Amino acid sequence: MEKIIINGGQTRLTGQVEIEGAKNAVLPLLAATILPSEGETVLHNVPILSDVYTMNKVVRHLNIPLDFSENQKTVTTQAATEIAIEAPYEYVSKMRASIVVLGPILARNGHARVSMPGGCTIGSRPIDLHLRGLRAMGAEITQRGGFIEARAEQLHGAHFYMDFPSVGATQNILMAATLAKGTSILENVAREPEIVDLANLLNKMGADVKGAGTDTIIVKGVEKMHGAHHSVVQDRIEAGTFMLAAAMTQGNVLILEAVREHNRPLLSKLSEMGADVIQEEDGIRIIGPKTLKAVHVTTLPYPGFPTDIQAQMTAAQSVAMGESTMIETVFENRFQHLEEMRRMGVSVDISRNTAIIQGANDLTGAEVQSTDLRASAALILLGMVASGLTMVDNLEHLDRGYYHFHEKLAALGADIKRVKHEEIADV
Ligand SMILES: CC(=O)N[C@H]1[C@@H](OP(=O)(O)OP(=O)(O)OC[C@H]2O[C@@H](n3ccc(=O)[nH]c3=O)[C@H](O)[C@@H]2O)O[C@H](CO)[C@@H](O)[C@@H]1O
Ligand SMILES: C=C(OP(=O)(O)O)C(=O)O
Repeated sequence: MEKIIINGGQTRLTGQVEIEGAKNAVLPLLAATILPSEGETVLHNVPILSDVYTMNKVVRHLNIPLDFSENQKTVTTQAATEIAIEAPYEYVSKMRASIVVLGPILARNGHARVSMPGGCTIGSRPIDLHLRGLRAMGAEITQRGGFIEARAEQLHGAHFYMDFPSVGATQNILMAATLAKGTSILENVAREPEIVDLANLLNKMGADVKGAGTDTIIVKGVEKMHGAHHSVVQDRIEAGTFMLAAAMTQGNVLILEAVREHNRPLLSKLSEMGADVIQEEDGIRIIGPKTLKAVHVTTLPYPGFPTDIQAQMTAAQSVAMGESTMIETVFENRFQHLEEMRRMGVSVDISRNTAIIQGANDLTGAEVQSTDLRASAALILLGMVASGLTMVDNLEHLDRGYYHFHEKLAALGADIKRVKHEEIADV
């Protein structure tokens, strides 16, 4: 067991930082490797994250040979003629995103058995939209013994309107539609860059997908798909986390190859808070002001403000002068980090999905627990500004989505280290 220890209060981040491939893109891309019936698929720019190892296990469990070269940051899979039908509880319970194998297994095999993912700390996270989309394509779905069992001799194209633009449901239904007979028209779908990345890989594999990135995707089913090469899109959430870190610490950091289009709402809020946002040839530079200004933020599906940057933004709001608000509209239980931040002196009133934060400049370090992935990053950001020592526990959450987070912050000038619990007395 390890903790991250930050000696905060004086941190001023400077330099440049490289961003990994996106966790939320690579997981569905790995699920897409189930679809080809011939050839090799090579994914480049794969982030080294615990979630990637879990998804690799799911893919291997389906009898698809998979090699992860951490040095090269590539995953290579060989199309299998016969794949297994089951994604077991052991893996799906660890990582909700593994539910996106349901559509591809069903499309390839006509039969899939996937453990139900259950809820998680940020909300209940049902999968009704995934199942409704697959049913619209002719799947018969039953739920028994903690498993979802789906059958369809041959999926057919469907016209499906999604009540809410769910990211995972869009990915599941889109992948199933690639091998369905006929055309599918999917309306009110998610528009995230990770959806576009998935559609790009599917088209390289021989699928016929149009409209990804808009609210309507049209898929003409094809008979079979083949392997392809693809580089994972940059992680806009990791990029956004470093942008906020720079803004909060009066820093001057170049976020290499950051894509303005993918982070428009965050960049707009950073400007409103008084940070300089400068587009340079090789990335986006963020220069933090002496004092951040308070802002009002509401999370929304893309292209709105991402819920995955909500926690990190509340860390910035906690040190911004004046009263800020955060309204979380995507997940019903995503404010647990604020309870931990109170331990560092943050003044916040929470009522249902709204947090009202009074910014302060006298926060102090404390021992805190990360309650989920983005909470862990948010607590570390706040720890760099709060004076004294902050110790962040439960790092398994951080490792799901950030590669070498503390090393990258240390290289930018943060006084931060990761230590084993038994070494803490020596710090
Ligand atoms: C691996 C991955 O890419 N994870 C991201 C993905 O999660 P995920 O794909 O799980 O998120 P969704 O877009 O599906 O969920 C958004 C909202 O829709 C609800 N919902 C979803 C599906 C469904 O069938 N029924 C239903 O009601 C959820 O409970 C939630 O309130 O998008 C989220 C929203 O941007 C991000 O926070 C996650 O980081
Ligand atoms: C909530 C997140 O991920 P997941 O959907 O994998 O839990 C996230 O990336 O912030």
